[in-house]
Amino acid sequence: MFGEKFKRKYALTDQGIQNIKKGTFWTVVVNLVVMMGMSILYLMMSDFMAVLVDGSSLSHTMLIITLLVVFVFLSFITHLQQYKATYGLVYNEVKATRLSLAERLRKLPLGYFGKRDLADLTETIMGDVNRMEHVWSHVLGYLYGAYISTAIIAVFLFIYDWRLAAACLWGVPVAFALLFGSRKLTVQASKRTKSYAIRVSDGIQETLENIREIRATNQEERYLEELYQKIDDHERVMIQGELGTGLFVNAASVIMRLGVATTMLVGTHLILSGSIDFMLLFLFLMVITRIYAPFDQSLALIAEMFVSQISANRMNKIYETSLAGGIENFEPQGHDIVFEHVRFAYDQNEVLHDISFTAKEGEVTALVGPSGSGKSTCARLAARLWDISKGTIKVGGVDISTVDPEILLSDYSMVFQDVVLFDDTVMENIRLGKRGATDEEVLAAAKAANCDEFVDVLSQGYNTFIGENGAKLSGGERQRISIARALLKDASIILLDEATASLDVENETRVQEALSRLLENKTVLVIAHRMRTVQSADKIVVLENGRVKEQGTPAQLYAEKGLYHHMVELQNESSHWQLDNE
Ligand SMILES: Nc1ncnc2c1ncn2[C@@H]1O[C@H](COP(=O)(O)OP(=O)(O)OP(=O)(O)O)[C@@H](O)[C@H]1O
Repeated sequence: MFGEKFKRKYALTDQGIQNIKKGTFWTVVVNLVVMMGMSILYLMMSDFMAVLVDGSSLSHTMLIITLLVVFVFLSFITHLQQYKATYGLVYNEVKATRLSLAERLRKLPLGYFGKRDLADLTETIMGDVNRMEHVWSHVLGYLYGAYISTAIIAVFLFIYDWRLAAACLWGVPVAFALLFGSRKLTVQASKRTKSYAIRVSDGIQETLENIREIRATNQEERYLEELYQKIDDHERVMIQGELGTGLFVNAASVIMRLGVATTMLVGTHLILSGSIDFMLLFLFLMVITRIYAPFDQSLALIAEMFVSQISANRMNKIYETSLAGGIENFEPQGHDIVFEHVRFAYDQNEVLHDISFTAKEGEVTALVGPSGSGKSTCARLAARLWDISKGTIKVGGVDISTVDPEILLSDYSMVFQDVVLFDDTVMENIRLGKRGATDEEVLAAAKAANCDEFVDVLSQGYNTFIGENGAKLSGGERQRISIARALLKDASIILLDEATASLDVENETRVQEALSRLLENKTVLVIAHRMRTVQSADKIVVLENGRVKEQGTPAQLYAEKGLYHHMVELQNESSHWQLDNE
């Protein structure tokens, strides 16, 4: 019952399965103990009836009192155990699941994040796990426990009197048949609600992310209108879905309770025909008041169990996406980066075709080419941020697709256009470059990257919080923090993507000095749009439409009068034009 299929179906961990088993066990025990209470009541009633009918004295007083004490004790213990096994343990399961999802996401290749939007992933870690938590704690143990205890009680009832047992229990399978029959509709309604909920989260996220542009272009009203429309749509489909589900759940509950009426009818008939005595009907009526109770709680949430399938599938998708794994003992011979016939596609769209070049250790290799030619993609592939479709990329003779990405990245420093900063102090943002770096090391790197100048005027210097993604800093300041990080890390391979784009001329010169110290004896792959930045490179690889068009030293390429020459000339012209207009 609780095998691999069950585990996958409800996205449980191994520990989670054990918890559900425990919850089911204690639910069965609780339900049987409740039935024990019914039996004591029956015994008491039999005694009273004997007194009333025969005038005899109470014969089981001591036994009843003893049983009542045992019942109260057992009831307390078993309910406590049931609570611990269903609610208590599940909170640990929620924590373990969120952590394992987050850990899995951490190890997934970056390409995965390009395919799924962030609101959707957040919804899985928060919303889907929440929904599963309800199912794990409120439904599974209770429902499976109710199935088993009802089956056990049913056997006894059928042994006592099969006619009354059938009259009492027929509603249970019919109610469940109705619910399971409506499963498809419930799941469809929930899928619809979920997709509308994600549209709302997307809308909110997009509005918040683009608030500056929205205000600058006076589009607030239009954006808000669209957002309100999405919220209204979500509310509408949610109400429709809940109405439909509620209808089936209530109908099932009513059908189950019709068992009380049929038991009375059949029981009265049997008493009148002399087949049974009143006390047997009384026993069945007492049992019936309790037999539906275990289903009640799970029935209200059974729709949630059906739709939990969607959440479980979304969680399983994350678990089942293959990781970018690899060996952990990365021991390259030097740090030459060699691209051999590399092909790469984002989804199905191939953007790099048969790329081959070498970026030598101790040299600066510049990737140049028109916008969209594939420079950034090449740099990212060199660090295995994505896996390539064909060919090989080697670092020091080792195929990087065989190396664990985390281990590989410890040999890289990256300064990309899109600097990622955290809502922490300047000091801690730089320290990210090297775990455990001392304050002195951080300050030295910061100084070399020209951070001192702007940090000195911040209210708390290096201990100033810089806001979400460095919102309180200018583009140039953000880049200098990123350069300081790279300086601190001092890795063997440096990837620079327009590293100095947002710096003013004076700053740029000083950062270039710092960079040239950093770049000494390293393998450097630099992407720069400005020809001036790359003219001092040792080697230039010119890309066009995802292919290598030319490669060689700046002087060689300039002399060849090809694309590189053309780009240098174009930039010279535009800078003359700028100077003329100043
Ligand atoms: N995450 C992505 N998903 C899909 N396509 C992408 C993605 N990133 C880039 N591309 C596409 O891949 C091609 C190469 O892009 P890339 O960013 O590598 O070019 P680039 O030469 O660095 O451009 P630029 O100089 O404008 O930054 C382009 O056609 C671009 O549209």
